[in-house]
Amino acid sequence: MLEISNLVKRYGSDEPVLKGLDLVVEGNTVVSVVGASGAGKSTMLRCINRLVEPTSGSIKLNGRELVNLRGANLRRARRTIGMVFQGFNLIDRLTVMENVLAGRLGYVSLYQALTRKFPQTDIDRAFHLMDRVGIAHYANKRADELSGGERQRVGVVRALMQEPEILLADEPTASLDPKTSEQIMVLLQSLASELSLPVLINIHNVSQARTYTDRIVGLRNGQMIFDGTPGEFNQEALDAIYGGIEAPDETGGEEQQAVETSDT
Ligand SMILES: Nc1ncnc2c1ncn2[C@@H]1O[C@H](COP(=O)(O)OP(=O)(O)OP(=O)(O)O)[C@@H](O)[C@H]1O
Repeated sequence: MLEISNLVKRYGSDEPVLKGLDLVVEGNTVVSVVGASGAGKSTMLRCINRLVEPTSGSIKLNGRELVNLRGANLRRARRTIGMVFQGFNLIDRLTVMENVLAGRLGYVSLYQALTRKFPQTDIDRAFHLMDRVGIAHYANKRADELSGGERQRVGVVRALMQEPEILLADEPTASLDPKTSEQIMVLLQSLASELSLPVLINIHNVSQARTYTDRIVGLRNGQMIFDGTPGEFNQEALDAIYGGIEAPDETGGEEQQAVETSDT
């Protein structure tokens, strides 16, 4: 279970970007986080895995406080948090298998990592997961020979190799075509349920959030102004989250479509 309470993030002396967020995510729920550009979605996700240092507040994962962890304790905590990125963050010149095994770097010794002597159990797990997401036959291909959707599957498997207690995805479908995006959303949804994993997804595509996630959290100016099911995510919620804000070009159409269909 993820428990965020009164999370505040201020960059320098600017106005806080997150203004006292509270959020609890339990079990295998898939939660989407929506909001206009600059609302604080990435900052929230990055506070959870401590890529961004929270200014104050508490973030607990399965009862363990993540804020203020340092050194080895922080590294141990980080490996329980899987992260999937918009740009995949793969190492292009390495094979799919090598990229996937990078998910085990927090668990093996430096010697094992440098000599690429991963335990057989890691390799078995890698094949099992690659098979599950349909990329096992690409194990020895270079990462840069794959399509965007295949690359994102590698990113998902790498995150799962960590045996995470939660999966965070920052715009995981924003670089993909609509059909591939939907396949990745379906994949995240089914993995959450198969692995009993809570998944938190930052997403601009409101219609995908409504279709593929169990719960939608809406941020505006660093405050949570909506928290409900896709069925509850109506015109009023959309107006509250996006009203008076120009939608980004690449998603405006989708958001408009969601506005138009929200009451149907
Ligand atoms: N490292 C940083 N230093 C200073 N300000 C930052 C930094 N990172 C983000 N911000 C500011 O924090 C605010 C929230 O940014 P954030 O990236 O969290 O929003 P977002 O909702 O994820 O936006 P987007 O959908 O465009 O990714 C923005 O005003 C941004 O300029």
